[in-house]
Amino acid sequence: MAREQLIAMAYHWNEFDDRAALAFALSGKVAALLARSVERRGTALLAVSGGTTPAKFFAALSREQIAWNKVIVTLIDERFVPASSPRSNAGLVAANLLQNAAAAARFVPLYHEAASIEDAARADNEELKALPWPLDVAILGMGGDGHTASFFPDADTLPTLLDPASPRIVLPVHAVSAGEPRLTLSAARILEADFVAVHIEGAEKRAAFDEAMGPGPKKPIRAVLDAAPVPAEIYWAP
Ligand SMILES: O=C(O)[C@H](O)[C@@H](O)[C@H](O)[C@H](O)COP(=O)(O)O
Repeated sequence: MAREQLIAMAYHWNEFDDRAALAFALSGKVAALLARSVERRGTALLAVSGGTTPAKFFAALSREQIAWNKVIVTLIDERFVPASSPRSNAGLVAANLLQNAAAAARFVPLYHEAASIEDAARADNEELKALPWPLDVAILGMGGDGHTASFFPDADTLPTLLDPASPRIVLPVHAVSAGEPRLTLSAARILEADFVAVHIEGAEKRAAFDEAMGPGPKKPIRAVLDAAPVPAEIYWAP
């Protein structure tokens, strides 16, 4: 199979005229998948990313009429800050997703007050074991450096974070480019998801994605997409 075809197997591209149209489409898709899982197994497990991109999508998803009281929401990753911090992904999710109909969902945060990020990750690992794995839906973002989740190119344990055979649920991350230490789901748990979407917006992110898919050094987003058992769905708007 030609390299282009092999690369093409790694993802499916979904392009929208504008960010509102993307939010409408992605929220409808995610709501349908969550509703299907609730019908099949009585619950649904969703993991979302933070950052600045997801707010419109979160707002649209919060208004979807599904059995949110059967849905568990957690994070793909989190900065080592309390929910009160403006840097907190839990705070972003509380303010934008856990509103309207989605306010009935159960939210499981990643941040724990702990002496170290390693202690917090260990506490997470124990607490999150009780969730109904595997993920039904994983919503990833991507940074301009090609990171996704908290798999930063300069993370000191990047191979461990990306190990598709990892038994870990949550791992600690130290990366200078990340700012504060991070807590992240392992790539292994993300790649088990029934549906993996990468939500990116704007020309710069598209260029960064195309570069990451190119012949250059393999960036974390490429490592994740290449390891995905099912092609990930890329959602992009200008
Ligand atoms: O904690 C985070 O920041 C996210 O989980 C991270 O992986 C994010 O998806 C990218 O950094 C893109 O962030 P923007 O949406 O702000 O560009």
